[in-house]
Amino acid sequence: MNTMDNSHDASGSTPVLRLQRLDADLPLPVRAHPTDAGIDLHAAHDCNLAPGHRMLVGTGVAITLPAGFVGLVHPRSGLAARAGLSIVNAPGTVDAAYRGEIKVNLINLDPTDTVHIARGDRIAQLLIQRVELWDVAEVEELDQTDRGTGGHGSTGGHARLT
Ligand SMILES: O=c1ccn([C@H]2C[C@H](O)[C@@H](COP(=O)(O)OP(=O)(O)OP(=O)(O)O)O2)c(=O)[nH]1
Ligand SMILES: [Mg+2]
Repeated sequence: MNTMDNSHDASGSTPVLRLQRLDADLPLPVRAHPTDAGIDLHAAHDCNLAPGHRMLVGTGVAITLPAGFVGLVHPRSGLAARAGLSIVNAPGTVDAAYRGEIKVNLINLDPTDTVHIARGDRIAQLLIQRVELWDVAEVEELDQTDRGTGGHGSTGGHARLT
């Protein structure tokens, strides 16, 4: 495989993510099932997260994406349900031109229990999506719409606060 060619495979076959392992002893990130959306990312080191605490955890991998694509670092629902583990900036944005190690800003949202992460644990999942790159043009006025400036619950039906 030509490691310099980072173009998206337009032939109709599954695109290939060019991924560099910065830590050869960690497992290669893969999809748990062939059609899963996310590629599971592993923790590069142990960490203990007390309730409410957060930590930037390396994954030991770097990737190359062509322009027009983005990597999104999503939490894993099992860890969220079982341990209250999430990601501070979910989903994290991995820019196409970023060549550094992908890191995950984990946070323990459980009110009472510490979360123990071991090196090699699957802590997050990477989704790759197309993204449109828009230029910005400043205007004096915006077009009129029915919604106008109404937002943040303007249509009602939201939960009551106690
Ligand atoms: O969960 C994440 C989010 C980001 N990144 C890396 C890749 C991304 O391309 C870079 C910058 O991310 P972002 O643009 O979200 O952060 P920023 O605070 O705007 O930093 P910068 O000024 O470097 O753009 O950090 C990660 O490794 N993991
Ligand atoms: Mg940025």
